[in-house]
Amino acid sequence: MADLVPWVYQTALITRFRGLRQRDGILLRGDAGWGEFSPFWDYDDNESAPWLRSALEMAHTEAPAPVRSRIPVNVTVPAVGAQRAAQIVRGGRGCTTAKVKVAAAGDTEAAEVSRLEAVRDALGPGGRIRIDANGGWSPQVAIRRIPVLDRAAGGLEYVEQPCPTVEDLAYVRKHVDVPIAADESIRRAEDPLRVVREHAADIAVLKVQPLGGIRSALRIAEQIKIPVVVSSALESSIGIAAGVALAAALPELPFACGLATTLLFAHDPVAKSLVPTQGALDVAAALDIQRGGPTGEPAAGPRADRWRERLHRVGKLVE
Ligand SMILES: O=C(O)CCC(=O)C1=CC=C[C@@H](O)[C@@H]1C(=O)O
Ligand SMILES: [Mg+2]
Repeated sequence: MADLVPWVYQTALITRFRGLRQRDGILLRGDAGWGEFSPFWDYDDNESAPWLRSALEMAHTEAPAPVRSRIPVNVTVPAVGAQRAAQIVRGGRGCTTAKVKVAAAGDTEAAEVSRLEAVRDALGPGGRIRIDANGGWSPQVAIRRIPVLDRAAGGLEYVEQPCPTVEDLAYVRKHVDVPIAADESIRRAEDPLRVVREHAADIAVLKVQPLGGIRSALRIAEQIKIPVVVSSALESSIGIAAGVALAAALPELPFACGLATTLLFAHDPVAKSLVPTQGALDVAAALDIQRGGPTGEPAAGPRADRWRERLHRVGKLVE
């Protein structure tokens, strides 16, 4: 760890997301470029260890050889009002897929319906819409709500993590026609392959940091035997570059990835932010950003101290 150059960033989010108004993390420079270590603050040190392994892999190892040069991505729509949702989709830089958050604290069925109607309106009939409930529904609510939202959206591509447990996902999957994607049941699980054994998901959402890096995520993708969607953990362009490198190395990539989230950052700590053009991210641009690192001034003060202390503690767990 001593050979790494740590650089703390901190930014406001342009829209509240996952209950957060700001995002922060620590960037680490090694001999192969920069890695990002940014577990959310509700992750304890043990759960943060794979995030650090991922950052160290990026800092020390060249990314695997890409098999594609562009990664189609979705625009991410937080749990906002209908007008704002439409505005976000229209500002989505050519993304023809939208991922819409539902089941947020205080969200109602009526609010979700009007959010989805607005997203369909802004996206047009050819666009794809997926929703993410972050485990916010009981199986009973999910089974009632999903067909309603499917109609409001004019067809859903899939619903991500409707309920918290693998058992509930399997149960809901038997009772609705919309495909089920697993996210938390993979990234926060002891055994990420359990969702497949329990027939609980049609699609696997893979995030590089929580899964311990690109190579570890590639191994899971190979073993999981269902289609994979690479998604962000709400990182700066440096962390997103790792997601792009994973998506670029996967043998199959049938869906748009959830990697357009730098659009939610008020300030991305790099010279040129990794944002979609014509609905896709450029793999070569991502790797340039990962090698180039941050610009401007690193964050200082108590928040930066907390990051350095966290890095030190978690570092002891991954040595
Ligand atoms: O997938 C996307 O479009 C963006 C990433 C995204 O939604 C998430 C990033 C980070 C934390 C999560 O709460 C959230 C998700 O659940 O997928
Ligand atoms: Mg999710």
